[in-house]
Formats: sequence, C-alpha cells, structure tokens
Amino acid sequence: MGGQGMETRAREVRVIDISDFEHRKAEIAEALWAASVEIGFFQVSGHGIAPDDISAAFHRAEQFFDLPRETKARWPLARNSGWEHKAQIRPSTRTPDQKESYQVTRPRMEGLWPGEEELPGFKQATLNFERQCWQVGMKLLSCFAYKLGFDAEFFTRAHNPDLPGYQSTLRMLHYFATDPALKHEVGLWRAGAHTDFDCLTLLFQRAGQGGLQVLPGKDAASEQWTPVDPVEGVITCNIGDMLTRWSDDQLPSNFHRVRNPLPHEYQGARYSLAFFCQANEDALIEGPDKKYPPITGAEYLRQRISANFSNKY
Ligand SMILES: O=C(O)CCC(=O)C(=O)O
Ligand SMILES: [Fe+2]
Repeated sequence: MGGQGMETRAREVRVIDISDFEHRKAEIAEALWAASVEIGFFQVSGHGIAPDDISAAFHRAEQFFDLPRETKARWPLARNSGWEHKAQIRPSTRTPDQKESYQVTRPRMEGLWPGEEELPGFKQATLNFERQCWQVGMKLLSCFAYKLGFDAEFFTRAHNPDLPGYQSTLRMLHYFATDPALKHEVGLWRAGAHTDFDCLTLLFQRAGQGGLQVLPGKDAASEQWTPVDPVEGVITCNIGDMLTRWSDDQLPSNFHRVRNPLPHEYQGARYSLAFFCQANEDALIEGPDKKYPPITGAEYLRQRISANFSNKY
C-alpha cells in the first residue's frame, strides 16, 4: 500500500448535481448510491455553497498557516481539534504526512482559537463555513438514510451540532511545496494511503493542486489508483468507515492518498479543506440488518484512531 502503484483513468469519479434537492431527492439518492458502491467517491455540484464562501475559506486557511510556528504551537492538536505539523504517521507509509493541519470540532475548541488580534473574524467565519458544510453533509446523508430504510432525519439527529457530544470536524490542510531535486523527499507522501473514519467526508480542492487518488476496493490487488481531479466549485465526497459499518458493509470506504507532484507538475503548496461527518459520541451505530453489534460514535472513533495512530487522539 505504501508503494507508488499505477494511475488509471479507467474509472470515473462522477459529478452529481444536487440542485433542486427537495424535488429530485429520489433520483439524487440513486445516483449517490450507485457512485458510492462503484468507487466510494463522487463529486457534487449544485450544493448551494457560494464560490465566494469557498474562496474565503481557503483564504482563511492560508492566513492561518502563515502565522508563525510558535503561535500555531499554542493550539496543539487533541481529539480532532487544534494544530499539528508533520505529526500524522500512516501505517501504510510509516512516514509523516508532509503537511500541517488545523481542526475544528465545535465542543472542543476552548483555548484553540486564534484571537481577534491575530486573525480578526476568523473564528466566526470558520464556524459559519463549518455549518454550511454540515448542511450539505446532512442532505447527502439523508439520501443514504433513504436508501438504507432509515427516516430522512436519521443521520441529522446522529450528527446534532447543538449537543456536547458533537464530533464532526472541519479540517484545514496545508501540504508543503516540494522540490523534486531534494532526494530526501523521494518516497514521502503528502498524505499516505488511508481510509477515513467518519460517515462521509466533504473535500474542497483547488484547481491546479491535484494529487488525490483513490484505490477502489475492486482494484486493490492491482494497485490501480484513480485520480480525483480538483474541479473548482464541486465538493469531492467519500464514504468513511463509520458508514460502511452503519450500512452493514453495503457502502465501501476506500483507500485514498495524496501523492507528491510529478517533476513536470506544479511544485507549490497544496491547500484543501475537509469536513468529516462523524456521528455524535452517543449515537448508536447499528445497520439495518444488524450485521455488527451496536457501538457508540465515541467508542467507534476511539477504536479506529488508537488502532491507526497509537493513541494520537
Ligand atoms: O487533502 C486531500 O485532498 C485529502 C485529505 C484526506 O484524505 C484526509 O484528510 O482525510
Ligand atoms: Fe482522507
């Protein structure tokens, strides 16, 4: 899994238009389900988040990462909140991801926000963007609820942002600029191969800053990775492990990674924004056919994170 593998365009990451959602919900649900079963990834357009809001969110992330290292170090990562720098070592690669990230999990942000003197308006604007992401996430999850035979609000209740056990997370990511002449960068990954722990990930990428690849389960043996190209304005989405379990394994959570740029590609920094829909601590995860014993959202994340990052939670 840590090897280079091959890149293929034999599979398509579909763009699914979710505009006019209330009227088209059944049709949208079918399209989301088909893409998810096929590849575990899809991109949505017509999601209602304005392009200016997305640009502003990227701008805020750049401003945050431009702060001095000592300043960012005042907000260290704990339980999916705060800042880390080259701290994520993936079992697949055993090397630290070449990135820094800042995570926002609403109930766990005490002492972890930049002050008004450092980044004016940052906290409120970030929370507003987080809420917009949550809204899109809940729309998409309501389609999966429909297909799984749960009521439309089932996953919205399980991701209630007003409860102290809320654990959905907005993550800003900054992958460092690369230099192909630097030998010590050979074999490193911007993000090593992994699956996500959550139900559903919403990812914003920027045009010209590619490198994300997915390995659909069906192609695992051949290591044929499919590129997930950045398309301005769409949200790239993928199924995470929690929804795989909640769907009794009907929906696959697939391996993905971010490779370094090739020598002829743009070597500058890469920024991305991810929103992880992670069910609340006390939500009970149990599939329609009860294939696995019920487990709470808190216990599920604890198990997955400690298995992967030797208690970096
Ligand atoms: O930055 C990206 O494109 C992917 C990030 C990712 O997979 C993650 O943070 O889980
Ligand atoms: Fe991921």
